[in-house]
Amino acid sequence: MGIRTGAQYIEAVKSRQPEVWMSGRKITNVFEEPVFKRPILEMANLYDMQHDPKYQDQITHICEETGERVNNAFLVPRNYEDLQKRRAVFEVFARATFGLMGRTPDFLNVVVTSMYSNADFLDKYNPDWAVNIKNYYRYIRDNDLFLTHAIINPQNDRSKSSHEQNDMFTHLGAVKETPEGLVVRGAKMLATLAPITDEVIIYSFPGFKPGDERYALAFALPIDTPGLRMLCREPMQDGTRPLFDHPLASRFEEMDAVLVFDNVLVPWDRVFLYNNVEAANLLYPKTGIAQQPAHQSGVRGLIKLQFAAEVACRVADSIGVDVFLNVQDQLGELIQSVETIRALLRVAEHEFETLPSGEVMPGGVSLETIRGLMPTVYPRAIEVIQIIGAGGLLMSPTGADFAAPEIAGDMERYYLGREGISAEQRVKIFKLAWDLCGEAFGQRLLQYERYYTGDPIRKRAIFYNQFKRNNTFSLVDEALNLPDFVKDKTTV
Ligand SMILES: Cc1cc2nc3c(=O)[nH]c(=O)nc-3n(C[C@H](O)[C@H](O)[C@H](O)COP(=O)(O)OP(=O)(O)OC[C@H]3O[C@@H](n4cnc5c(N)ncnc54)[C@H](O)[C@@H]3O)c2cc1C
Ligand SMILES: O=C(O)Cc1ccc(O)c(O)c1
Repeated sequence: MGIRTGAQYIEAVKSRQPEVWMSGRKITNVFEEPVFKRPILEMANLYDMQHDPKYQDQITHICEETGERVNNAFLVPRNYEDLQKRRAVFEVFARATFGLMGRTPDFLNVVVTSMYSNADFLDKYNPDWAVNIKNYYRYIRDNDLFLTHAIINPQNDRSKSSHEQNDMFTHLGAVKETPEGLVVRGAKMLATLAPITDEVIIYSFPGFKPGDERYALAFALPIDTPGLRMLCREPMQDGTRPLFDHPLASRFEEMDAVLVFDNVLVPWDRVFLYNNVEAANLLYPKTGIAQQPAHQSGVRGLIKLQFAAEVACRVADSIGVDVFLNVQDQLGELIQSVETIRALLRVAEHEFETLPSGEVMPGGVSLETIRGLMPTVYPRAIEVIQIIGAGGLLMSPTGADFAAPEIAGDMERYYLGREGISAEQRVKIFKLAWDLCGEAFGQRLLQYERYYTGDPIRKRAIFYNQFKRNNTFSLVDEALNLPDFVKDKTTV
């Protein structure tokens, strides 16, 4: 089949009945649920962009294996030009969502592509696992599927490993093997967008200890598999608030859900790793599933940061405060942060790494530097919006106020911006700003930037330790080996 349309994606959502719980209710119709409807339409728009002549050649290609047109997220990059083809889809999808939706389909499609192209790693442990991931890659590529993933255990007692928790099946683990497959039970903490996806893939960050064998798992399942329950977090909007008042929060909320597996059968051909602590701990470093999707995260993060910086600039301009030195300093700082991330991405793409198989990956040091900086620079951009917007952020009227004839004059007079900025223009800019910096929606966006790829503190520590292994800090040696000044002088 190849690339899907938005209508085909919506049809797939409508055809299923996954078990989704939200606010104490079992959701019977995911598509018609107001909280999900607009995000589903945003996703459908991305699928339609693949068919739009304006984007098609940039974000899709003809698959060599099938002759069908598929998304560039499924391309195994072999050179700089391929990395640019992948970047194009990350950028087009991120621009369409202002970088506010982190887990658009391209993200996990890149993860699975990377597992597929590095399947030799799995083959060494169990040839079936390699065959399974290769078939799964072809299945999601050729049907253009949308995946969610869950890699983290529930936050019960982080001081203990999985097998040391009070209940053996709080953390997702294998219960038993059957001729048909593996039965699994327990939970994974967080799967973004899960209710509106087609499939879920499970794998884990490294950190398994001996004794954790039953938890060392990787597999994928349709999202409506019997026994799989999704427990949504409290929604941040009710799906009915006017787009005028919440232009971002009402469109781009990504629901997050805990996934509960209640004795779920995973067919053997969907098992990619099982009962092997060593393989589970090496999965990330050996299959590129951190580095390849970090390209997507970097591009998306850049667009999101750029958007926040632009909102800050437009807020300042709309009320004439960008004539002040302190405001210029803050806005200049944000623009420099955007430029830093933009430059790092370019370096990552130009200084790509080549694997023995010929696959290339954007440079890991630059990508990890982006990862390390975003949890500081994105919250700072949000803080600057709060500081510059000040009290005005709290004082926006609603679209309904503009429509009420008795107070229309007040609207035009008291909400006016600097010369040339109408009341409606000013209020609309402030509403973008409030969704980003005040709404619960905006707080989630901030928390996402901190934690979407694990704990930034431990990530930076891993980065340092890897850097130390690959670098000798030789400049210091050169300095230490300079001729001694005093001795030198006495010899002269
Ligand atoms: C909005 C959002 C969306 C997300 N989407 C997804 C998704 O779709 N799929 C997915 O799988 N995950 C997703 N994540 C989850 C993300 O992977 C985790 O939140 C992240 O790995 C951090 O883990 P945690 O939240 O359990 O924090 P914890 O690991 O519990 O950390 C809590 C605190 O304790 C400290 N800490 C904990 N353990 C240690 C330790 N061993 N050493 C030192 N300090 C420690 C940390 O520094 C941190 O400050 C998402 C997260 C967010 C916020
Ligand atoms: O964007 C990144 O930094 C890489 C990343 C994040 C989360 C994941 O689950 C994953 O496999 C890879």
